[in-house]
Amino acid sequence: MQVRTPLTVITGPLGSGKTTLLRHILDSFPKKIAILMNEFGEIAIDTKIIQGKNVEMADLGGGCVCCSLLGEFEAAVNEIVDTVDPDNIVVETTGVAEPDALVFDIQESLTRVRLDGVVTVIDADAMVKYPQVGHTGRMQIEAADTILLNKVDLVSETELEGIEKKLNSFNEIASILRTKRCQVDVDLLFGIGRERVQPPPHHVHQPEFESFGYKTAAILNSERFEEFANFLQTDVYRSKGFVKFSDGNYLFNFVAGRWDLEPFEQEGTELVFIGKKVCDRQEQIISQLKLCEQ
Ligand SMILES: Nc1nc2c(ncn2[C@@H]2O[C@H](COP(=O)(O)OP(=O)(O)OP(=O)(O)O)[C@@H](O)[C@H]2O)c(=O)[nH]1
Repeated sequence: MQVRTPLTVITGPLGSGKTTLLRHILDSFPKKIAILMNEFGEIAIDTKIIQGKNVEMADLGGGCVCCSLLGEFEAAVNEIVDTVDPDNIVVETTGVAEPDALVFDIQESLTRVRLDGVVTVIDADAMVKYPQVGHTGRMQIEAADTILLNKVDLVSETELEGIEKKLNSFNEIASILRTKRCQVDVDLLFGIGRERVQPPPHHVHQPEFESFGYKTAAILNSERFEEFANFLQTDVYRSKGFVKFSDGNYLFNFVAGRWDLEPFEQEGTELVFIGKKVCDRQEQIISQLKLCEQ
C-alpha cells in the first residue's frame, strides 16, 4: 500500500505571521519538509524569504489557490512527492485565501497526500484594531485544527482573553496557542491526523484586496524611506519586500500601521503593496517612493 505524505496547511489573515511560522518550522523541525507557497501580488516576496533555507519549494505564483489554482496545486503536490519524497508537505496560502475549497480538494482529489492539519495564524494586534471578523477571516478560523494566537506581545491580557472568546465562538474544537513571533513547539503542529470531513464549498470568494508592486535598481535613502513608511497608513493594509540602503539590504514588513526592517541578504528593492483600494493610490505611493531614491 502506498503511504500518503502528511500535508499541513498554514492559513491566516494578511501579515498575521505565516512566513514567520514557516521560518521557525524550517529552523526547528528535524524532518524533510517540502513547501508550497501561494502569494498574493505579482512579486513573490515570501518565496525569496524562504529560499536558501535548504528546503525544496514550489511557488504557485500570483493568484488564489482557493479559486483558480487548484489544478496547479495538485500538479505541484504530485511533483513534490515524486521528486523529493518529503516526510511532510507544508502549504502556505495567501492571507486572502479561504481554505475550505483547498481542504475539500485535498480530501477528495489528492491521492498521494493526506491532510494532517490546518494551522491558522491570527494577528492579535489586528484583532484589537479591527475587531470585526470578515468572511475570509471567519473561514480561516473555522477551518483550523490549531490556532496560533500570535503577536501576544502587542496586546494586553484582557484583550487576549476577549480574542480567545471570539475565536472559540467560531471554532470550539481548535486548540489555541498563544505565541510571540510564532515561537511554538513545532511537534504540536504536526501529527494531528485530522479526521473532520470537509463538506463541498459554496465558493463565492471575492477577494476585496488589491495589490501592486514596485521595483527599482536605485539605492534608497533610509531616513526618507522611514518617513515614507510612516506616511503609508491610509489605504495600505500590508506591504512587504526588500529595500536596498547604502548600508545594506533589508526585509521591510508593514502590517496594519506597524512596520519593521530586518537586515536581509537579498539584493535590490522590490516591494508589494496590498489594501482594499490600494490601486487608487498607486501613482501617489510610487511618486513618494521615487523621492526616497538617492
Ligand atoms: N511584534 C510582533 N511582530 C510579529 C510577530 N510575529 C510576526 N511579526 C511581524 O509581523 C510581520 C508580518 O509577518 P509575516 O510572517 O510576514 O506575515 P504573513 O502572514 O506571512 O504575511 P502575508 O504572507 O503577507 O499574509 C513581520 O514584520 C513580522 O516580523 C509577533 O509575535 N510580534
